[in-house]
Amino acid sequence: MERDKLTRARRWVIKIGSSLVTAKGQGLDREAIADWCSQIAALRAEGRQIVLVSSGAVAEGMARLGLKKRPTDIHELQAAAAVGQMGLVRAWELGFEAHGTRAAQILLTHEDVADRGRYLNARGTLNTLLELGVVPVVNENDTVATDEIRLGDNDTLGAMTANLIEADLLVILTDQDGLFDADPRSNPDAKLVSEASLAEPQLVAMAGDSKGVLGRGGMRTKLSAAHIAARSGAATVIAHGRAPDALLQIGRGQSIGSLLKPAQGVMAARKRWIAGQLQVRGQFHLDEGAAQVLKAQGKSLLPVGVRQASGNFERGDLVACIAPDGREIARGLSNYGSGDAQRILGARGDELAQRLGHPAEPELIHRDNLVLTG
Ligand SMILES: Nc1ncnc2c1ncn2[C@@H]1O[C@H](COP(=O)(O)OP(=O)(O)O)[C@@H](O)[C@H]1O
Ligand SMILES: N[C@@H](CCC(=O)OP(=O)(O)O)C(=O)O
Repeated sequence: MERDKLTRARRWVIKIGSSLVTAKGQGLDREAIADWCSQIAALRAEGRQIVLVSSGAVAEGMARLGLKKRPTDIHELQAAAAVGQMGLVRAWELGFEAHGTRAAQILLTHEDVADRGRYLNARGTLNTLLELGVVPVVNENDTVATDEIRLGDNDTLGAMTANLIEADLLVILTDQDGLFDADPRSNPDAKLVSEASLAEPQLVAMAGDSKGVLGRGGMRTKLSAAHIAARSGAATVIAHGRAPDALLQIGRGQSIGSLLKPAQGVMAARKRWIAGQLQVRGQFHLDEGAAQVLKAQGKSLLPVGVRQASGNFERGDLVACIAPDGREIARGLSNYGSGDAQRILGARGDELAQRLGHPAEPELIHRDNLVLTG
Protein backbone atom coordinates (compact mmCIF):
# COMPACT_ATOMS: atom_id res chain seq x y z
CA MET A 1 0.00 0.00 0.00
CA GLU A 2 1.53 3.30 -1.01
CA ARG A 3 0.98 6.60 0.73
CA ASP A 4 -1.84 7.81 -1.50
CA LYS A 5 -3.84 4.69 -0.67
CA LEU A 6 -3.97 5.96 2.91
CA THR A 7 -6.24 8.77 1.72
CA ARG A 8 -8.88 6.05 1.26
CA ALA A 9 -8.19 4.16 4.51
CA ARG A 10 -11.57 4.24 6.24
CA ARG A 11 -11.12 2.40 9.52
CA TRP A 12 -8.20 3.48 11.67
CA VAL A 13 -6.87 2.37 15.01
CA ILE A 14 -4.73 5.12 16.52
CA LYS A 15 -2.42 4.18 19.41
CA ILE A 16 -0.85 6.91 21.53
CA GLY A 17 1.98 6.06 23.97
CA SER A 18 2.38 7.03 27.64
CA SER A 19 5.15 9.56 27.26
CA LEU A 20 3.11 11.52 24.69
CA VAL A 21 -0.18 11.49 26.61
CA THR A 22 1.44 12.49 29.90
CA ALA A 23 4.10 14.94 28.69
CA LYS A 24 6.88 12.58 29.74
CA GLY A 25 5.15 11.69 32.99
CA GLN A 26 4.51 15.29 34.08
CA GLY A 27 0.74 14.77 34.07
CA LEU A 28 -1.82 14.62 31.29
CA ASP A 29 -0.99 16.92 28.41
CA ARG A 30 -4.45 18.38 27.88
CA GLU A 31 -3.34 20.67 25.08
CA ALA A 32 -1.94 17.77 23.08
CA ILE A 33 -5.06 15.71 23.82
CA ALA A 34 -7.25 18.58 22.59
CA ASP A 35 -5.17 18.76 19.42
CA TRP A 36 -5.45 15.00 18.70
CA CYS A 37 -9.20 15.20 19.36
CA SER A 38 -9.60 17.97 16.84
CA GLN A 39 -7.60 16.02 14.25
CA ILE A 40 -9.69 12.91 14.93
CA ALA A 41 -12.86 15.00 14.59
CA ALA A 42 -11.61 16.21 11.19
CA LEU A 43 -10.84 12.65 10.10
CA ARG A 44 -14.32 11.56 11.17
CA ALA A 45 -15.84 14.43 9.22
CA GLU A 46 -14.15 12.91 6.13
CA GLY A 47 -16.14 9.72 6.80
CA ARG A 48 -13.46 7.74 8.63
CA GLN A 49 -14.08 5.57 11.68
CA ILE A 50 -11.57 5.83 14.51
CA VAL A 51 -10.73 3.65 17.49
CA LEU A 52 -8.26 5.15 19.92
CA VAL A 53 -5.89 3.06 22.02
CA SER A 54 -4.54 5.29 24.75
CA SER A 55 -1.73 4.37 27.13
CA GLY A 56 -0.91 6.48 30.13
CA ALA A 57 -2.96 5.04 33.03
CA VAL A 58 0.10 4.00 35.03
CA ALA A 59 2.10 7.12 34.14
CA GLU A 60 -0.79 9.42 35.09
CA GLY A 61 -1.52 7.40 38.24
CA MET A 62 2.13 7.77 39.28
CA ALA A 63 1.94 11.53 38.72
CA ARG A 64 -1.30 11.79 40.73
CA LEU A 65 0.01 9.68 43.60
CA GLY A 66 3.39 11.44 43.63
CA LEU A 67 5.29 8.21 42.88
CA LYS A 68 8.75 8.85 41.47
CA LYS A 69 9.34 5.31 40.21
CA ARG A 70 7.07 2.80 38.47
CA PRO A 71 5.84 0.56 41.32
CA THR A 72 7.24 -2.96 41.37
CA ASP A 73 4.56 -4.29 43.73
CA ILE A 74 1.73 -5.57 41.51
CA HIS A 75 -1.09 -4.16 43.65
CA GLU A 76 0.56 -0.77 43.85
CA LEU A 77 0.95 -0.81 40.07
CA GLN A 78 -2.68 -1.80 39.63
CA ALA A 79 -3.74 0.91 42.07
CA ALA A 80 -1.75 3.50 40.12
CA ALA A 81 -3.41 2.33 36.90
CA ALA A 82 -6.86 2.60 38.49
CA VAL A 83 -6.19 6.18 39.61
CA GLY A 84 -4.66 7.17 36.29
CA GLN A 85 -7.32 5.60 34.07
CA MET A 86 -9.92 7.94 35.62
CA GLY A 87 -7.95 10.98 34.55
CA LEU A 88 -7.20 9.50 31.17
CA VAL A 89 -10.81 8.86 30.11
CA ARG A 90 -11.94 12.13 31.62
CA ALA A 91 -9.39 14.03 29.52
CA TRP A 92 -10.38 12.19 26.33
CA GLU A 93 -14.08 12.66 26.98
CA LEU A 94 -13.62 16.40 27.48
CA GLY A 95 -11.44 16.63 24.39
CA PHE A 96 -14.03 14.90 22.20
CA GLU A 97 -16.94 16.77 23.77
CA ALA A 98 -15.54 20.01 22.37
CA HIS A 99 -16.30 18.56 18.92
CA GLY A 100 -19.70 17.16 19.82
CA THR A 101 -18.30 13.62 19.65
CA ARG A 102 -19.13 10.83 22.10
CA ALA A 103 -16.38 8.60 23.47
CA ALA A 104 -16.62 5.19 25.18
CA GLN A 105 -14.22 3.37 27.48
CA ILE A 106 -13.18 -0.18 26.60
CA LEU A 107 -10.82 -2.04 28.94
CA LEU A 108 -9.51 -5.39 27.71
CA THR A 109 -7.23 -8.12 28.99
CA HIS A 110 -5.57 -10.89 27.05
CA GLU A 111 -8.32 -13.25 28.22
CA ASP A 112 -10.85 -11.13 26.38
CA VAL A 113 -9.13 -11.84 23.08
CA ALA A 114 -8.08 -15.42 23.91
CA ASP A 115 -11.58 -16.66 24.77
CA ARG A 116 -13.53 -17.05 21.54
CA GLY A 117 -16.85 -15.92 23.05
CA ARG A 118 -15.39 -12.81 24.66
CA TYR A 119 -13.40 -12.02 21.50
CA LEU A 120 -16.59 -12.04 19.45
CA ASN A 121 -18.31 -9.92 22.10
CA ALA A 122 -15.55 -7.30 22.08
CA ARG A 123 -15.67 -7.25 18.30
CA GLY A 124 -19.45 -6.80 18.29
CA THR A 125 -19.31 -3.95 20.79
CA LEU A 126 -16.52 -2.10 18.97
CA ASN A 127 -18.33 -2.40 15.65
CA THR A 128 -21.58 -1.19 17.20
CA LEU A 129 -19.86 1.82 18.78
CA LEU A 130 -18.37 2.73 15.41
CA GLU A 131 -21.75 2.44 13.72
CA LEU A 132 -23.20 4.71 16.42
CA GLY A 133 -20.55 7.33 15.62
CA VAL A 134 -18.77 6.92 18.98
CA VAL A 135 -14.97 6.93 19.40
CA PRO A 136 -13.98 3.92 21.55
CA VAL A 137 -11.02 4.68 23.84
CA VAL A 138 -9.28 1.37 24.54
CA ASN A 139 -6.68 0.44 27.16
CA GLU A 140 -5.53 -2.73 28.84
CA ASN A 141 -7.48 -3.46 32.02
CA ASP A 142 -4.37 -3.01 34.14
CA THR A 143 -6.28 -3.16 37.41
CA VAL A 144 -7.07 -6.85 37.00
CA ALA A 145 -4.35 -7.92 34.56
CA THR A 146 -1.72 -10.12 36.16
CA ASP A 147 1.16 -11.53 34.10
CA GLU A 148 -0.90 -14.61 33.18
CA ILE A 149 -3.56 -12.58 31.39
CA ARG A 150 -1.56 -9.53 30.38
CA LEU A 151 -1.02 -8.35 26.83
CA GLY A 152 1.76 -6.26 28.29
CA ASP A 153 2.02 -3.38 25.91
CA ASN A 154 -0.42 -1.25 24.04
CA ASP A 155 1.31 -1.65 20.68
CA THR A 156 0.14 -5.28 20.74
CA LEU A 157 -3.27 -4.22 22.05
CA GLY A 158 -3.55 -1.70 19.20
CA ALA A 159 -2.71 -4.36 16.63
CA MET A 160 -5.19 -6.83 18.09
CA THR A 161 -7.83 -4.12 18.04
CA ALA A 162 -7.00 -3.51 14.37
CA ASN A 163 -7.56 -7.26 13.77
CA LEU A 164 -10.81 -7.23 15.71
CA ILE A 165 -12.40 -4.46 13.67
CA GLU A 166 -10.54 -5.29 10.42
CA ALA A 167 -9.07 -1.80 10.30
CA ASP A 168 -7.42 -0.53 7.13
CA LEU A 169 -4.73 1.30 9.05
CA LEU A 170 -2.94 1.15 12.41
CA VAL A 171 -1.29 4.42 13.42
CA ILE A 172 1.20 4.28 16.28
CA LEU A 173 2.06 7.73 17.62
CA THR A 174 5.21 7.86 19.69
CA ASP A 175 8.04 10.17 20.77
CA GLN A 176 10.24 9.52 17.71
CA ASP A 177 9.70 10.39 14.06
CA GLY A 178 9.18 6.72 13.24
CA LEU A 179 11.29 3.60 12.85
CA PHE A 180 14.97 4.42 12.40
CA ASP A 181 17.68 2.08 11.16
CA ALA A 182 19.08 2.20 14.74
CA ASP A 183 17.77 3.58 18.05
CA PRO A 184 17.98 7.39 17.57
CA ARG A 185 18.40 7.89 21.34
CA SER A 186 21.84 6.31 21.20
CA ASN A 187 22.70 6.82 17.47
CA PRO A 188 22.42 10.45 16.39
CA ASP A 189 23.17 9.43 12.78
CA ALA A 190 20.27 6.98 12.61
CA LYS A 191 18.13 7.37 9.48
CA LEU A 192 14.36 7.25 9.29
CA VAL A 193 12.82 4.37 7.33
CA SER A 194 10.03 6.19 5.54
CA GLU A 195 8.51 3.18 3.81
CA ALA A 196 9.19 -0.56 3.97
CA SER A 197 7.56 -3.90 3.28
CA LEU A 198 7.18 -6.05 6.39
CA ALA A 199 8.85 -8.85 4.43
CA GLU A 200 12.20 -7.04 4.64
CA PRO A 201 14.29 -9.08 7.11
CA GLN A 202 16.60 -6.21 8.13
CA LEU A 203 13.71 -4.42 9.91
CA VAL A 204 13.99 -6.74 12.93
CA ALA A 205 17.64 -5.85 13.53
CA MET A 206 16.79 -2.13 13.40
CA ALA A 207 14.06 -2.15 16.01
CA GLY A 208 15.66 -2.41 19.45
CA ASP A 209 13.85 -3.15 22.69
CA SER A 210 15.30 -0.02 24.28
CA LYS A 211 12.55 2.38 25.23
CA GLY A 212 11.73 5.57 27.10
CA VAL A 213 11.34 5.57 30.90
CA LEU A 214 7.56 5.33 30.58
CA GLY A 215 7.17 3.17 27.47
CA ARG A 216 6.61 -0.59 27.77
CA GLY A 217 7.67 -1.93 24.44
CA GLY A 218 10.11 0.25 22.52
CA MET A 219 10.31 -0.07 18.74
CA ARG A 220 10.40 -3.89 18.78
CA THR A 221 6.79 -4.22 19.95
CA LYS A 222 5.77 -1.59 17.39
CA LEU A 223 7.27 -3.65 14.58
CA SER A 224 5.69 -6.83 15.91
CA ALA A 225 2.38 -4.93 16.16
CA ALA A 226 2.71 -4.04 12.46
CA HIS A 227 3.07 -7.77 11.68
CA ILE A 228 -0.02 -8.63 13.73
CA ALA A 229 -2.04 -5.83 12.09
CA ALA A 230 -0.96 -7.11 8.68
CA ARG A 231 -2.71 -10.44 9.39
CA SER A 232 -6.00 -8.67 8.76
CA GLY A 233 -4.55 -6.60 5.91
CA ALA A 234 -3.88 -3.35 7.79
CA ALA A 235 -0.90 -1.14 6.98
CA THR A 236 0.90 0.53 9.90
CA VAL A 237 2.28 4.06 10.17
CA ILE A 238 4.60 4.90 13.08
CA ALA A 239 4.93 8.66 13.50
CA HIS A 240 5.78 11.40 15.97
CA GLY A 241 2.68 12.35 17.92
CA ARG A 242 3.77 15.95 18.25
CA ALA A 243 4.47 16.59 14.59
CA PRO A 244 1.97 19.27 13.53
CA ASP A 245 -1.22 17.68 12.19
CA ALA A 246 0.45 14.27 12.23
CA LEU A 247 -2.84 12.40 11.80
CA LEU A 248 -4.13 14.71 9.10
CA GLN A 249 -0.85 14.45 7.20
CA ILE A 250 -1.16 10.66 7.25
CA GLY A 251 -4.74 10.89 5.98
CA ARG A 252 -3.65 13.18 3.15
CA GLY A 253 -1.08 10.59 2.05
CA GLN A 254 1.86 12.81 2.97
CA SER A 255 5.21 11.31 3.72
CA ILE A 256 5.37 11.43 7.50
CA GLY A 257 6.77 8.75 9.81
CA SER A 258 7.35 5.15 8.69
CA LEU A 259 4.82 3.29 6.55
CA LEU A 260 5.07 -0.49 7.05
CA LYS A 261 3.23 -2.38 4.35
CA PRO A 262 1.69 -5.86 4.75
CA ALA A 263 3.67 -8.45 2.84
CA GLN A 264 1.44 -11.50 2.79
CA GLY A 265 -2.20 -12.24 2.20
CA VAL A 266 -4.93 -11.70 4.75
CA MET A 267 -5.34 -14.51 7.29
CA ALA A 268 -8.88 -15.83 7.83
CA ALA A 269 -10.58 -14.39 10.91
CA ARG A 270 -10.59 -17.64 12.90
CA LYS A 271 -6.89 -18.26 12.16
CA ARG A 272 -6.11 -14.69 13.20
CA TRP A 273 -7.73 -15.37 16.52
CA ILE A 274 -5.62 -18.51 16.93
CA ALA A 275 -2.42 -16.68 15.94
CA GLY A 276 -3.27 -13.87 18.37
CA GLN A 277 -3.29 -16.16 21.41
CA LEU A 278 -0.26 -15.57 23.56
CA GLN A 279 -0.41 -18.45 25.98
CA VAL A 280 1.09 -21.56 24.51
CA ARG A 281 0.37 -24.47 26.87
CA GLY A 282 2.59 -27.15 25.37
CA GLN A 283 4.80 -28.35 22.52
CA PHE A 284 4.63 -31.09 19.93
CA HIS A 285 8.10 -32.04 18.71
CA LEU A 286 7.76 -33.16 15.11
CA ASP A 287 9.85 -35.48 12.96
CA GLU A 288 11.30 -34.13 9.73
CA GLY A 289 8.48 -35.53 7.58
CA ALA A 290 5.72 -33.92 9.63
CA ALA A 291 7.59 -30.60 9.69
CA GLN A 292 7.81 -30.63 5.88
CA VAL A 293 4.14 -31.51 5.47
CA LEU A 294 3.01 -28.73 7.81
CA LYS A 295 5.13 -26.15 6.02
CA ALA A 296 3.37 -27.08 2.80
CA GLN A 297 0.22 -25.16 3.83
CA GLY A 298 -3.13 -26.68 4.42
CA LYS A 299 -2.33 -30.00 6.13
CA SER A 300 -3.38 -31.27 9.56
CA LEU A 301 -0.89 -32.56 12.13
CA LEU A 302 -1.23 -36.33 12.63
CA PRO A 303 0.07 -38.27 15.69
CA VAL A 304 2.32 -40.42 13.49
CA GLY A 305 4.68 -37.46 12.86
CA VAL A 306 5.11 -36.40 16.50
CA ARG A 307 7.99 -37.79 18.58
CA GLN A 308 7.38 -36.04 21.85
CA ALA A 309 4.80 -33.88 23.62
CA SER A 310 5.72 -31.56 26.46
CA GLY A 311 3.70 -29.34 28.79
CA ASN A 312 0.45 -29.82 30.60
CA PHE A 313 -2.45 -28.98 28.33
CA GLU A 314 -6.08 -29.80 27.79
CA ARG A 315 -8.11 -30.47 24.68
CA GLY A 316 -8.62 -27.15 22.88
CA ASP A 317 -5.47 -25.50 24.31
CA LEU A 318 -2.88 -23.82 22.14
CA VAL A 319 0.17 -26.00 21.43
CA ALA A 320 3.30 -25.05 19.46
CA CYS A 321 4.72 -27.34 16.78
CA ILE A 322 8.52 -27.57 16.98
CA ALA A 323 10.64 -28.74 14.02
CA PRO A 324 13.65 -31.06 14.61
CA ASP A 325 15.97 -28.01 14.47
CA GLY A 326 14.18 -26.58 17.53
CA ARG A 327 12.32 -23.80 15.70
CA GLU A 328 8.60 -23.25 16.11
CA ILE A 329 6.94 -23.62 12.71
CA ALA A 330 3.24 -23.62 13.61
CA ARG A 331 0.78 -23.50 16.45
CA GLY A 332 -2.74 -24.68 16.84
CA LEU A 333 -5.52 -25.98 19.06
CA SER A 334 -4.92 -29.56 20.16
CA ASN A 335 -7.65 -32.16 19.76
CA TYR A 336 -6.16 -34.00 22.74
CA GLY A 337 -5.07 -33.16 26.26
CA SER A 338 -1.43 -33.91 27.07
CA GLY A 339 -2.26 -37.28 28.74
CA ASP A 340 -4.07 -38.71 25.70
CA ALA A 341 -1.58 -37.08 23.33
CA GLN A 342 1.27 -38.96 25.05
CA ARG A 343 -0.55 -42.24 24.47
CA ILE A 344 -0.95 -41.79 20.72
CA LEU A 345 2.41 -40.29 19.73
CA GLY A 346 3.80 -42.02 16.67
CA ALA A 347 0.57 -44.01 16.14
CA ARG A 348 -0.97 -44.57 12.73
CA GLY A 349 -4.65 -43.80 12.18
CA ASP A 350 -5.76 -47.41 12.60
CA GLU A 351 -3.94 -47.73 15.95
CA LEU A 352 -5.50 -44.73 17.65
CA ALA A 353 -8.74 -46.23 18.95
CA GLN A 354 -6.92 -49.22 20.35
CA ARG A 355 -4.34 -47.11 22.18
CA LEU A 356 -6.99 -44.86 23.70
CA GLY A 357 -9.70 -47.43 24.29
CA HIS A 358 -12.33 -45.40 22.44
CA PRO A 359 -12.98 -44.02 18.94
CA ALA A 360 -10.60 -41.19 18.24
CA GLU A 361 -10.12 -38.13 16.05
CA PRO A 362 -7.42 -38.79 13.46
CA GLU A 363 -5.63 -35.43 13.83
CA LEU A 364 -3.68 -34.03 16.75
CA ILE A 365 -4.36 -30.57 15.32
CA HIS A 366 -6.89 -30.16 12.53
CA ARG A 367 -5.77 -27.91 9.67
CA ASP A 368 -8.65 -25.46 10.38
CA ASN A 369 -7.15 -24.90 13.82
CA LEU A 370 -3.51 -24.61 12.72
CA VAL A 371 -1.51 -21.53 11.73
CA LEU A 372 2.03 -21.43 10.36
CA THR A 373 4.32 -19.19 12.40
CA GLY A 374 7.82 -19.83 11.12
N1 LIG B 1 15.10 1.65 15.48
C1 LIG B 1 14.46 2.48 16.32
N2 LIG B 1 13.83 3.58 15.80
C2 LIG B 1 13.15 4.43 16.63
N3 LIG B 1 13.08 4.27 17.97
C3 LIG B 1 13.68 3.21 18.55
C4 LIG B 1 14.41 2.26 17.73
N4 LIG B 1 14.89 1.29 18.55
C5 LIG B 1 14.49 1.61 19.81
N5 LIG B 1 13.77 2.77 19.82
C6 LIG B 1 13.21 3.40 21.03
O1 LIG B 1 11.79 3.21 21.13
C7 LIG B 1 11.24 4.31 21.86
C8 LIG B 1 9.73 4.37 21.69
O2 LIG B 1 9.12 3.31 22.36
P1 LIG B 1 8.40 3.50 23.78
O3 LIG B 1 9.33 4.21 24.76
O4 LIG B 1 7.85 2.18 24.17
O5 LIG B 1 7.27 4.55 23.38
P2 LIG B 1 5.69 4.63 23.57
O6 LIG B 1 5.44 5.08 24.97
O7 LIG B 1 5.29 5.66 22.55
O8 LIG B 1 5.12 3.27 23.26
C9 LIG B 1 11.98 5.47 21.30
O9 LIG B 1 11.96 6.60 22.15
C10 LIG B 1 13.41 4.92 21.08
O10 LIG B 1 14.29 5.19 22.14
N1 LIG C 1 -1.81 0.01 29.82
C1 LIG C 1 -0.64 0.80 30.18
C2 LIG C 1 0.16 1.12 28.94
C3 LIG C 1 1.24 0.16 28.65
C4 LIG C 1 2.04 0.59 27.39
O1 LIG C 1 2.14 -0.17 26.45
O2 LIG C 1 2.57 1.83 27.37
P1 LIG C 1 3.29 2.48 26.06
O3 LIG C 1 4.50 1.66 25.71
O4 LIG C 1 3.64 3.85 26.51
O5 LIG C 1 2.29 2.48 24.97
C5 LIG C 1 -1.07 2.14 30.78
O6 LIG C 1 -2.11 2.68 30.40
O7 LIG C 1 -0.30 2.63 31.61
